[in-house]
Amino acid sequence: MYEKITPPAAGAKITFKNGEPIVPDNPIIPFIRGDGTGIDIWPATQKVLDAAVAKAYKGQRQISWFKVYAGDEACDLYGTYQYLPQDTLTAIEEYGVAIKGPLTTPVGGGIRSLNVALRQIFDLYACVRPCRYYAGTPSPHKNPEKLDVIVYRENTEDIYLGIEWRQGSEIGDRLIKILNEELIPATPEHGKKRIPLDSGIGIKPISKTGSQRLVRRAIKHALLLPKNKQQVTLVHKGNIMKYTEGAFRDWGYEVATSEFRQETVTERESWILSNKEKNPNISLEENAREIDPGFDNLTDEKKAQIVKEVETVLNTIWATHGDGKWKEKVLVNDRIADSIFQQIQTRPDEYSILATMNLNGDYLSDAAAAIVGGLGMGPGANIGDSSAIFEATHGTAPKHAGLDRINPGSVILSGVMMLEFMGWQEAADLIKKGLSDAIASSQVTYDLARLLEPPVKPLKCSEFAEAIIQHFG
Ligand SMILES: NC(=O)C1=CN([C@@H]2O[C@H](COP(=O)(O)OP(=O)(O)OC[C@H]3O[C@@H](n4cnc5c(N)ncnc54)[C@H](OP(=O)(O)O)[C@@H]3O)[C@@H](O)[C@H]2O)C=CC1
Ligand SMILES: O=C(O)CCC(=O)C(=O)O
Ligand SMILES: [Mg+2]
Repeated sequence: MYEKITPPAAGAKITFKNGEPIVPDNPIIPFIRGDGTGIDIWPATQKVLDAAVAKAYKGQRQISWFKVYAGDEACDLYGTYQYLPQDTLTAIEEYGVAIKGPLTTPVGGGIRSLNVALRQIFDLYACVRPCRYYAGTPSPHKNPEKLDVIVYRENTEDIYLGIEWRQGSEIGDRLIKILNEELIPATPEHGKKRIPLDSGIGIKPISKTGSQRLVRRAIKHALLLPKNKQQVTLVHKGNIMKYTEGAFRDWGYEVATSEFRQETVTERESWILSNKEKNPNISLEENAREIDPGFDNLTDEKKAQIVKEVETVLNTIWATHGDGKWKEKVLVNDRIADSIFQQIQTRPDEYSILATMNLNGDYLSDAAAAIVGGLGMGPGANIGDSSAIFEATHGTAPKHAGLDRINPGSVILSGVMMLEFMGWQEAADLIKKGLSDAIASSQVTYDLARLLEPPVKPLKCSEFAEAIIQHFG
């Protein structure tokens, strides 16, 4: 079955039923060490995860690690350009849950991202990246503790599908010609627009299926959060990209108001309902004016549309959501992408789950991680219906590779997410406690040490892992 690797002799498979993992006490878990700083981070992570499981379950439970290869390490073992060997894919498919360090992707040319390939091959459609603050972590922000968000990033499509043509390539030029001479002129709304002839061309597909399964998962997650965090914000640039990002927003609302009608309220619905609660005799038109400040300047047709919207909301959900009942539901709202980057800084405590497409989610998860202490504190999970791969938000940070200095916190916290996904909460809690207490006592790696006032001597990557274990208690 495998060409160059052998699964551990002891251990059993994690299987999936209805999207949920069924976990034996001795699961075999494939891991990819990763390129660059993976060489430092992975051993630190494995040590912490093993120590937590041993302490929490006293030998009743244990992970059987299965080393699999990707990136530079894979080329060393399997040969030139063997960046993602079949052995690795077979192992992840077989064992269902895996964890990985970062893998290098060259800019401009060369191989396409192995990280993205893994997400697409296993249809890991939800990239879940929580950004929360651990007390004592230095941050460039005054109140980093106010940010507690989970970026829910669609993980398989958008421009990450990687369908693009280089400037000057034969097919790229043909495509531009067809677009300029046939398809754009056949679309009146595009008027006289033309694509510059010396363009590279990339395709941005955003599907209804892909958008809705992501939002569905985000809403289900929101339902498990404490009441004050039960909110999903659809993040999009739908004012500009109307039929991709704008459609994502509309499809998201459609999932909320059809599949989760009893559990959700949209922001506009909440305004309509609360206007009526404040003034039970408010007319439909007055209610419409309140929810749309520019109402009086709209065309009659637009005004009629908004009045109709108010009427429909009151007719369909007043009984189930009115009289304040909507306050108990998951609030679904939307924000334009550029605005959310300032909102998480200026109004961090107003947000919870940020559901968005691939590129926005990539940018947003680095930005949110920076607020709570940087990329050393940004964990993540790529989740599908029949497998999951856990990995940090950051990349290979090559200038720090092999120096035993990088912060392993984000891969360790990705391991915590993996333990929680497996239902091994006791081990996950031990690590969160150990990490919190280590940071609170200023035992931190260089990235956090440099921001602390007064400065402290940084721990090495391996020493930070030891400090976490010491603080298990
Ligand atoms: N999922 C994956 O495997 C990903 C892979 N990549 C790939 O990684 C490579 C390098 O990308 P690059 O743009 O440099 O981004 P990186 O995220 O690798 O690093 C950028 C900077 O972020 C900080 N940083 C990153 N990781 C940590 C950490 N664990 N602890 C503390 N600080 C950290 C460092 O800042 P400072 O030096 O200021 O301390 C580092 O120089 C590229 O090939 C890219 O494609 C990128 C993202 C995700
Ligand atoms: O795959 C890569 O090299 C980069 C991916 C990335 O930045 C991410 O997933 O956050
Ligand atoms: Mg990224």
